[in-house]
Amino acid sequence: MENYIVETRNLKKYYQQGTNTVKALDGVDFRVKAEEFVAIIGKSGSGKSTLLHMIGGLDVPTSGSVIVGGKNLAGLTKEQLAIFRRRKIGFVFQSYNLVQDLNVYENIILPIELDGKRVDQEFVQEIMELLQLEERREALPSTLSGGQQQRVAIARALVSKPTLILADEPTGNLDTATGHDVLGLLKIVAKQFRQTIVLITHDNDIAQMADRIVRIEDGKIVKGSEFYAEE
Ligand SMILES: Nc1ncnc2c1ncn2[C@@H]1O[C@H](COP(=O)(O)OP(=O)(O)OP(=O)(O)O)[C@@H](O)[C@H]1O
Repeated sequence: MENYIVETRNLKKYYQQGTNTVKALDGVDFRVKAEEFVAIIGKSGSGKSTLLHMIGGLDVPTSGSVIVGGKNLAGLTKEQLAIFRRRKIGFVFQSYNLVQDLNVYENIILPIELDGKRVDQEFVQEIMELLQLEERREALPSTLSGGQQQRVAIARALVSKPTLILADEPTGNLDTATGHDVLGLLKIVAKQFRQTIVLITHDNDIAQMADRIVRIEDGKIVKGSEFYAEE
């Protein structure tokens, strides 16, 4: 049987808005193989962020299951879920969410320090070099360009050596050329460390950088899910 790093089964997420039920996800069977780079595309409000949040254990489904790295997230307590997120998932969002009074290096190692773990200096060095941040090691976020700030956010997401990187519009605040550069670097780093990427984008060119594109419409996958249908 194929080993999937992510597997959702008949995943549903409904939101109640007054008397209206919003079906943000309406029966999603989504599978991602280890080391794959999958782009999720679709119109605003189609359910992309909701799907990513379910996979990352940031929110709970109405029904159906989410299995990440062989673990059914429904079986985890709140504390176990927090540890799962911290150790297994690297989140990258559109906003960089850097701590303004910490420098580049300090921002990158922050998750390790918060987890009370020893910093693998050699690994941090390697990530910083790959993401071309070495020269800005001591710089504060406010002195960096958008692309540099997002590269710091990516380095921070990678520092705990997550198996899965979940990125929600990571290039949304960047100009096209910078967005491509940043994504190109993310792709190289993920290959190097054998990580899996699930990325949401509105940008078709960015989506083309992925191994596979999945389109979501009205809470359902309409293209891409058939990819593994025969397995
Ligand atoms: N907390 C919530 N409460 C109520 N409705 C919500 C909530 N979160 C999302 N929704 C609704 O669920 C649907 C899917 O939202 P979602 O954010 O997943 O879409 P999206 O494809 O990521 O959109 P965008 O590209 O604009 O970020 C939308 O109709 C949205 O209004």
